[in-house]
Amino acid sequence: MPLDLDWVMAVQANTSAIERRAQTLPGRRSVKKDYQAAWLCKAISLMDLTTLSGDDSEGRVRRLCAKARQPVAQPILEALGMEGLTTGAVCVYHDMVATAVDALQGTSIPVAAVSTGFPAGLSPFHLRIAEIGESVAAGAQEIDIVISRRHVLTGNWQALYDEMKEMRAACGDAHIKAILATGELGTLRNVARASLVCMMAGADFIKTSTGKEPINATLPVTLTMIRAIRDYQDRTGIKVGYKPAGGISKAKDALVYLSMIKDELGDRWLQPDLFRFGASSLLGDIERQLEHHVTGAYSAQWRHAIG
Ligand SMILES: O=C[C@H](O)COP(=O)(O)O
Repeated sequence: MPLDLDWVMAVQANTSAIERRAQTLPGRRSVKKDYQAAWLCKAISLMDLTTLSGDDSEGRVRRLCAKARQPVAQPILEALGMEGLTTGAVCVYHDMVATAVDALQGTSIPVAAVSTGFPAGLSPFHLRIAEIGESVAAGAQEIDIVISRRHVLTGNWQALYDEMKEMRAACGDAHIKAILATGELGTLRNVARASLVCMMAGADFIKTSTGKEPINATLPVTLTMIRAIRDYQDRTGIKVGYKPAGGISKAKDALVYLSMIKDELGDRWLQPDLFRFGASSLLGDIERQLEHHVTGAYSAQWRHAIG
């Protein structure tokens, strides 16, 4: 849709109310204990399993893809009735896309590539656009772009819209996630406005962070962005996805995020085409929790069986 500056400028964010609400969330009994294992398996299916390090190698990416294909030990999956569970995607730098595509052959797990000069997004614009095309040509089905934060900080919404629109076009059929780097945007009002402008310009997802900022995914930012997504859908009928990324490493945190999504956006957003976790270490903690859940259940049966 065209840039609607009146709508953008009318957007406010009640920071204190958002922060008060966010403080109540971790303490809520988000998910009944009995269902936690099911929700943790849901979290795995919604995860962009990520490695974004300067020392990434083909071997590391192949090991990551093996985990994406088999995120939890087979006996645990069988005990949970979750055979065939995989992650939502694998997320890597451009140079690792071909390796990931090869390692995921025979699965439906897409490869996401961070792009456009990730994480700073300050390389020459024509090269940022070219990088998108290179990653799509290498087999990436999802492109995680970074926006120019200065356009938000200076209120240059037309420039942000134009850049996002051109990146959207360069993706072709690939899905585009707009990384706002919210930790560098100053205020929640800027986060809300940048979210809206990127959605107007065609973003399929809006994503909190690169994971490289000092502050990455937070609950107040999440509330701000998912409410922008809800408002956008209410006014346009268009559903945009949400990806919190950076610093989400504990299973209990994933459950809080999922309950927020359920409360604020509804079950439709609990699907991989509308929600993803961007995470490199979250899977490890979820796997430990699931192993404990299954082992604990067995030991209860064993105790019962032997009287
Ligand atoms: O989605 C991309 C992020 O870099 C993942 O951040 P993390 O390593 O803190 O999980």
